[in-house]
Amino acid sequence: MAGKRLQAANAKKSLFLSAMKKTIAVIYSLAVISAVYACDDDPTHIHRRAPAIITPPSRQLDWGDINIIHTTDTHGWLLGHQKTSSPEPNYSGTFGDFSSFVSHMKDIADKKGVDLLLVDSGDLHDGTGLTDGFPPGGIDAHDSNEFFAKLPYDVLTIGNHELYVYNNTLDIYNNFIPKFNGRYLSSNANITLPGTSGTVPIGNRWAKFKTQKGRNVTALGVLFDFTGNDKGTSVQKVEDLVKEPWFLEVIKEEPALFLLAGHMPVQKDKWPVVFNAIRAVHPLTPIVILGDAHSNFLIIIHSHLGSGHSHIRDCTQLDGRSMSLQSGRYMETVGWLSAKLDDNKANKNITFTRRYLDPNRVTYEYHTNLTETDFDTSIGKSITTGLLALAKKFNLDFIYGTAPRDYTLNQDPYPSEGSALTLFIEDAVPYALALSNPRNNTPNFIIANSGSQRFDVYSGPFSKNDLLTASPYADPFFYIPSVPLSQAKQVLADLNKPSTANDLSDYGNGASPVKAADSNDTLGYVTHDSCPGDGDDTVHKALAQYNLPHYISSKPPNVSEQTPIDLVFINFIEPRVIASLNSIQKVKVYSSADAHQYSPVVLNQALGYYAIGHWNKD
Ligand SMILES: O=c1ccn([C@@H]2O[C@H](COP(=O)(O)O)[C@@H](O)[C@H]2O)c(=O)[nH]1
Repeated sequence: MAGKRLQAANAKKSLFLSAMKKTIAVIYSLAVISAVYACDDDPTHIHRRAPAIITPPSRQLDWGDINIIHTTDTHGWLLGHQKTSSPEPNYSGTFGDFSSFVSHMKDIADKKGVDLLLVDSGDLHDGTGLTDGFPPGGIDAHDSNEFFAKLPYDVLTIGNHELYVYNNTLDIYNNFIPKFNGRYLSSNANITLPGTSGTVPIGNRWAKFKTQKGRNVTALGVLFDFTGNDKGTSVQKVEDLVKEPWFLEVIKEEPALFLLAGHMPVQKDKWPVVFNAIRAVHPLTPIVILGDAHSNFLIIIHSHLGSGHSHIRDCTQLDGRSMSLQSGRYMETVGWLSAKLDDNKANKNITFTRRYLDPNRVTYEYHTNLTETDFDTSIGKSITTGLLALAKKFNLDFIYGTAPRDYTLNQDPYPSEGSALTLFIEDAVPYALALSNPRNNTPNFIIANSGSQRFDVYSGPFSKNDLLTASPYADPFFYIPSVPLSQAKQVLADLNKPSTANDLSDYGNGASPVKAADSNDTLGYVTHDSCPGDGDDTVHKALAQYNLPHYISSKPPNVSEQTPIDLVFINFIEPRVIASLNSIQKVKVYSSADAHQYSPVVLNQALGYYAIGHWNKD
């Protein structure tokens, strides 16, 4: 299915771009739309627009014997969040700034005589123009990964977004993983290499290494039971992984620390399976788990392709000698974990701390005790200028129109005028799919998975980067003709039905509680996790959060319930749509053969066409 998607997307991408170029009259410069930009005449000179109000951290970090800086779900946000609407400036640090921060923190660790490790839990693909804005024939995240690889990561692991498209997996196998000298871990994810029939681990199954201070670490990289992976890749179930003879052999020897990096939420998932397997052999050895925050939906998704957008800050402890941390998403959080180790002789609690840092220069300078004049390292600056050059090469400042207001995924209810999902499915998609479409005379009902949209749209110039940030997937639209409108509507209802006891969506209950906070606080994350004390590094007032349905639809056409219409959907959700159609009626057994391509327009073009048509007026 991914092959079908990729082919359709590539064939139409150049057509789309040339149409765009003819239509757009006004091109803004990066300086107009971005808080960080390079000089036109000197691309190595970084400019920053007057900084927005950024609240500094509330207190110093607690250091231990072993300390960890953690990133996860970066999804291409390597130039940080550059919009000025609150809370975006909280996350405005670039990956170059982050690199300078890491380098200074390593110096501090050296001076303190302690260890500092840098760990990433995966999902580097899909999410901004830097990953998805590549020209036809390119590979998602190939160029942005070059910058990621400039940081001194001690351990990295694979995410599900590295497995949706085989060519992306092959690219990281060939070009990214070799840069990490055996520290990119995929304990339960394999690839079949071209021209071969067997499978091999994508990265290393495990790593055993000594820290700067001579501590032995055994590291694993575990992916949740993901089943949406492309052909040519495979994921072993976590329960089976821990029975593998190699796994049992690797965990036999006792290290100073087990470091379990993984793309799996720290709560309500399979970490206890791995944890218990290790505890059965080593009842007292410290175990650190560094996870990512997929919602329950995503675990269900692969039978129920709903929204997976719940990458949040979280922490739990499976026992007193272990801590599990998940450090948000989209470079909105840098995680910090520290542990004061003991001799592992008695079952006493280890002193762990965790902190969720807002990744911006104020935070970075605060914790390194540096200022604007001495913070930047030369490698940090070169990463930022390199990323800006990549943005320019990918033409990410290309403007489709001017968005009249903010549209958010979670801060406005769905449906509503301010909902990014409403904008997408009720306005943008119907408009874009109707462009020169021979099916225009037949009414349609369009269904999409809400997880297909990944970020807010902010008022002001709407650039190619903004388009790909909101809607990165190049999935085509398919349709099944002659479905009675009543059945099409039932399909939507059926898809949104809670599918298992784990499905905790309470969509329809309105906004989840917003914690009352000091009215002087800036907006941002307000975290409630299961670890002791307060985790947020900077105090904020919480943003409103509305629950979303898994699936969303266009407005039904104004025809009778029995009128045959075109049931249009994103190809990515075809198996679910067909299964649902077959469950709600018995007249016909539908199969993939009944679904046809509806339009040359693909998912990540819809908002662009809409902006040209509606937001490009004087
Ligand atoms: O081609 C695709 C691939 C994925 N999706 C949706 O994206 C999210 C992924 O969630 P994460 O938590 O970021 O892993 C999920 O909802 C998929 O359904 C897609 O729509 N199209």
